[in-house]
Amino acid sequence: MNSDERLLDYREVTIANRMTGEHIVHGFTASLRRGEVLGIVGESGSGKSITCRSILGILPRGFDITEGTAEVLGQDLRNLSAKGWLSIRGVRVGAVFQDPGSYLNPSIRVGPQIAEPLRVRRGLKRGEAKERVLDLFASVHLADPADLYQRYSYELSGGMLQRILIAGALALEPEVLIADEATTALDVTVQAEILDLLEELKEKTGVALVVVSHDLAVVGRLCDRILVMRHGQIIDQGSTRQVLFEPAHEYTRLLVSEHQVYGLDRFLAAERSAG
Ligand SMILES: Nc1ncnc2c1ncn2[C@@H]1O[C@H](COP(=O)(O)OP(=O)(O)OP(=O)(O)O)[C@@H](O)[C@H]1O
Repeated sequence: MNSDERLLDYREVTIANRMTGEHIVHGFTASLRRGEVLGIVGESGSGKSITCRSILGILPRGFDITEGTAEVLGQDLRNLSAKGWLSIRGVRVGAVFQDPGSYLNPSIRVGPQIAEPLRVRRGLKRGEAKERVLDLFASVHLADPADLYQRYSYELSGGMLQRILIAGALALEPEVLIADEATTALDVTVQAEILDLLEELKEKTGVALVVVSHDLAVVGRLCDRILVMRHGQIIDQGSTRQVLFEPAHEYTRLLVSEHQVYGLDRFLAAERSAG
């Protein structure tokens, strides 16, 4: 694959609730190239998560892409078979969400849960999968991977759980990682650590990121480009610098000024002094 190739390519996409006829997302045009970090920001209900869910083929019941073209890794999502989705979701496109604890089964130790896809999808033997998980835990800077492997999710902090889920999302070496409000439930220090981790993993593995947040400071910290969504549409977009420091749209200016009240600068000191 060449570096110019679009990993995601959405053109004029409408996502509708077929039961009500409501257009949840409309006219959505965006792409993601190898190594890129794309931010999607907007208030609650603006359509960020539904857009991400369409990329993963996990739209709510009755929701569908009804207009436009939507391609992921060269595959047309509107005509993708169940088998096609199995080769993309969780394999070539990974994801982490808010509330990491809810994605792990509390009655099974965390290590084997992360090892399972390596056994099922990659055919690794139990011992090999465990070794790989211990390496993955180390790569997301979890101390004492062997001890952690045996723990249950309820014994661990939110930050540790999110590191574990990031390790799990990267286990099959996806080309794209979607982080949908992945730091929202964490306190600000842990948020910053997870953002640093995502940046480091991007540099190390080359994974392209889609970072979704209602928080401009989070997307500003990580992203090359930002899309601003409102009422299901992209209303503003540009480089991170443009969107944060020279916002074109009145609504973006409002978002920036609101965020300044509670600390747009908290992850951005370096960015601003560099400018
Ligand atoms: N499971 C669902 N069933 C019905 N409607 C839904 C469902 N999920 C989302 N919606 C609708 O889609 C719209 C967009 O929701 P979406 O979750 O994409 O917003 P968002 O920008 O990610 O906001 P938030 O940050 O609150 O998740 C919502 O206003 C809601 O009306």
